[in-house]
Amino acid sequence: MEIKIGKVEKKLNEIIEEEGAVYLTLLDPEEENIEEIAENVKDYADAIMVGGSIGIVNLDEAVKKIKKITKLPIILFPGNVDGLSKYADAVFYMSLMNSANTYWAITAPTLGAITILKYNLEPIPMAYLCIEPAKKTAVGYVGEIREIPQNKPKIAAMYCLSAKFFGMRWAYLEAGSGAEYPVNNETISLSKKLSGINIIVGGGIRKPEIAYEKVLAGADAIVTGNLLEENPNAVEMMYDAIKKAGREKLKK
Ligand SMILES: CC(C)=CCC/C(C)=C/CC/C(C)=C/CC/C(C)=C/COP(=O)(O)OP(=O)(O)O
Ligand SMILES: O=P(O)(O)OC[C@@H](O)CO
Ligand SMILES: [Mg+2]
Repeated sequence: MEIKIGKVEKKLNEIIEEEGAVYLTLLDPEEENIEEIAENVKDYADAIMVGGSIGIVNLDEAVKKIKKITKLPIILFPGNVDGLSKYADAVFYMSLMNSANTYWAITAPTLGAITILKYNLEPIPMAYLCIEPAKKTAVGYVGEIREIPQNKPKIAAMYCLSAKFFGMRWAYLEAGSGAEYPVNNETISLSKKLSGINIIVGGGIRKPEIAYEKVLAGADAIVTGNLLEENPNAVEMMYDAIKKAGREKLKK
């Protein structure tokens, strides 16, 4: 069977090729003012991720609300098998490769596979790697992680290479939502260099200059979540920094 890359992933790849980096904004389906946040990000994000680690209810409603506001692709970012909605466009089909529990590494995605097929969601194959300080965040607790240390960039990079050998086209270096500090530049650049797959970086990115240096280090995508809940106006500055770094990276 031929493996086809779907519409959403193709679009992200085109943006990476033309602009050097994509900006993904994460919306928590539990957020009360989800419409307001969607309204704020719609002119800047390249796609909207929807997901949460704990307590997913009314996911369908949340996705429908966002769909009414924008035509941007909605990519599900499931914290478990209940993180799927037929109203979204795509799903990060993810394995938490550095979980100590096989449930998060393979069972949860396997249990979700048939639903993804039935809902006609585009699966985007992704390694989800939880890096220090993710242990102190919700995903670290729920996902029972064996935390990847930041002072050993080679470990994260090896996971990215492994992901590539497994056929995954994306790896997400996650410091955890609300992380005290983001994934360091060395980890990002070595992961990109060794694997060559698309590298997403998120968790604890609150300043445009930080997003800028992560893109120059090798990130193909930057995710912000909490920032948009705390400071909706930050999205424009984030966008500018990510795209500026993207253009500079393309010139190199
Ligand atoms: C592919 C399918 C169907 C399932 C995969 C399920 C896996 C592997 C989940 C990994 C473990 C996990 C709990 C991931 C959560 C990722 C996520 C949606 C994070 C969003 O951030 P929150 O942790 O909710 O942030 P806040 O604490 O800021 O709300
Ligand atoms: O909320 P923040 O810290 O931006 O993190 C976003 C994302 O990496 C969480 O999965
Ligand atoms: Mg959440």
